[in-house]
Amino acid sequence: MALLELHNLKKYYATQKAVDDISFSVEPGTIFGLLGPNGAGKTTLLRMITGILYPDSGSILFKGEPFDAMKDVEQIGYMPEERGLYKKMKIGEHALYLAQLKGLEKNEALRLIKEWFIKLEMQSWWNKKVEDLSKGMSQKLQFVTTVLHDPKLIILDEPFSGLDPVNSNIIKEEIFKLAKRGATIIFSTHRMEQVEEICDQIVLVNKGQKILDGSVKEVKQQFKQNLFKIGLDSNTSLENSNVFEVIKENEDHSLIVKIQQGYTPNDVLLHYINQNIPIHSFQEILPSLNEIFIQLVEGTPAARQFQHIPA
Ligand SMILES: Nc1ncnc2c1ncn2[C@@H]1O[C@H](COP(=O)(O)OP(=O)(O)OP(=O)(O)O)[C@@H](O)[C@H]1O
Repeated sequence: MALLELHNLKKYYATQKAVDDISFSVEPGTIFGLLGPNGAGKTTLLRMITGILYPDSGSILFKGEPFDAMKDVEQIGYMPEERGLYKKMKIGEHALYLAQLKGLEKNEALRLIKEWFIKLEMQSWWNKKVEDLSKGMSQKLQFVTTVLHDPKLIILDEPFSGLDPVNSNIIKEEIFKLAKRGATIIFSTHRMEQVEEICDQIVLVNKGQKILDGSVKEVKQQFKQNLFKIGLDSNTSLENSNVFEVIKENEDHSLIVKIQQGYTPNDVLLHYINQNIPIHSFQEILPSLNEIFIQLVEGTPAARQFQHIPA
């Protein structure tokens, strides 16, 4: 049974269709990526899933039952993109305050906070004030306060924003560990490359509508273009054949080829083997989520936001 099901959710702000008839479900134990450009409707969706906003129409089921914010909220940890911390409070006190709001008893909360502070190398911050934290430090504090009560569903809105590569990796590892221990994680971002590394399942939204969903693997397979990278000797002459078209010749003498309709990778290999040309490597090139997204919304402002030249 899905942990979370969204059925035909709609949310308008005046005439702005922020979420326009979106449905999807999230299976337990998955790391689920909610993707889309700025203004796509991700935060509005998350606010409905966490009970901060009511949908104008549609329904949300949590563990198969209609979602009840008052009852279910203890099983949810939500890290919003914006900072939701009290600036004048000390870090340790703040973490304790939020943990108790989530229903943890004081001694248990203190024990867990200490454990997490050690794990994330935050022990020395206990008596610092929130206002003295950098953006990345407060992001770490928000992460700890989100996961401390061991929620079943963890919702992270742009969790890596403001974090340097070392801290991003620390948080990423913790996300993997939480999922391994059985938590379900919804991870919202406009940074597609992060999702490829982290998520099992994705939903892509644009202008309030779902434009794609599935596992990262399925989605990439669906959009693949029969491109392969072949590593050859430096003195191999370049040629097309009826089996493939050479799309690009790289400086390292590898080729990017597109296999023609009706042929298979084995036909490409046979082409070289029959001519006694050594092959050093042979690898399928799958599109990145960024490229898939651009393909889907080509020509729109959202596509331009993601346009880049693949390496
Ligand atoms: N309180 C509001 N009043 C009016 N319009 C809003 C409000 N909040 C969001 N919107 C609009 O709804 C749409 C969806 O916004 P939302 O914040 O959900 O997008 P998002 O995908 O989270 O974007 P980002 O990646 O920039 O955070 C946008 O067009 C936004 O301008």
